[in-house]
Amino acid sequence: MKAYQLSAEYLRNKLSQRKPKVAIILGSGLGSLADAIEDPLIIPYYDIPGFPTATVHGHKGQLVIGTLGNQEVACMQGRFHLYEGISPEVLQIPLRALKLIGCEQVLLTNAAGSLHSEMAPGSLMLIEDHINFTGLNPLTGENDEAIGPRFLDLTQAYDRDMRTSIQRVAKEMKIELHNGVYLWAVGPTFETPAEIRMFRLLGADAIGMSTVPETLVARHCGMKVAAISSITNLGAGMSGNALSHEETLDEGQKAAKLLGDLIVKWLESLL
Ligand SMILES: O=P(O)(O)O[C@@H]1C[C@H](O)[C@@H](CO)O1
Ligand SMILES: Nc1nc2[nH]cnc2c(=O)[nH]1
Repeated sequence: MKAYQLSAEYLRNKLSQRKPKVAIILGSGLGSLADAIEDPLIIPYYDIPGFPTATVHGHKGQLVIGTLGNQEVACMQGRFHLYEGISPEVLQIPLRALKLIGCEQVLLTNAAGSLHSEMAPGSLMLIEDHINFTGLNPLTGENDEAIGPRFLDLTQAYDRDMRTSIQRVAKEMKIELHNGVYLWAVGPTFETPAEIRMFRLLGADAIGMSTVPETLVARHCGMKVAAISSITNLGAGMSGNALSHEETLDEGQKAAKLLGDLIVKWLESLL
C-alpha cells in the first residue's frame, strides 16, 4: 500500500458515520478557524500513518473533522511546507488521503505578502491563478494513471464555480475580496526588495510559501480547488519595515475572524 492509502485507511476507521465532503487547509495565523467546528473529531498528524509532523510555529498539526456552516468538513489545522525539508512526494499524502475519504472540494488558505500597496495587510485575496516560481513540483516522479494524468492541464487550476460562489457570498457580506495571482516561492527566507519588484513585473499580486503544491496535488486527483490569501504584510521593501513570521501570525490572527465568517457563510451556501 502507498503511504496516502495507509493514511486514508486509518482515517476511514476513525470516521465512523462522518462523511466530510469539503476539505479546508488553514495557513499561518488562521488555525483558530477550526475552533468553530462542531462535534469535532481531532486527530494529531503524528497519529496518522504516512503524515509528516507539522514543524512551523502557528501550525498546530492536527486534522479536525466535524460540522462547519452545516457541512461536514475535514480541516487541516496547519500545513506542510517544502522548506521544512519535506520531500515533494510527501506533500502528496494529505490531499490524496482527503480525496480518498470522500472530499471532493478543497478550500486552501494562507498568509501572504502583498505586491500592491492598495492591497494592505488585513485584506483578503481570492486566488484566481498562480505562478510556480520554485521549479519544483510535487507530481514529479512516477505517475499513477489511476490517480490522475501524467500531464495535468492547469487552465482552470482554481475552480470557476467555487470562486464565483465565494465572491457572491463576500459581496452579500460586504467583505472586500480582492482577486489576484499568488506566486509560490520556496522560502524559508522572505524576499529581497529586488525580488519583490521582479515578481510584480511577472504579474504576481501576492507571494507566499505554500498552497501551490496542494493545488497541484488536489487538481491531479480530481478535487476542485479554491484558495484565499490573508494579506499579512506588504512585500519586502514596500513599507520600510522588516518582515517576520511573528508579524505573519499576528496579522493572520487579526484577519481570522473575517475569513472564518466568510468561509462559514460560503459553506452554508453550498446546501
Ligand atoms: O502556511 P502559510 O502559507 O500560511 O504560511 C506563510 C508562509 C510561511 O510559511 C510563513 C511566513 O511567515 O507564513
Ligand atoms: N514568501 C512570502 N511568504 C509570506 N507569508 C506571509 N508574508 C509573506 C511574504 O511577504 N513573502
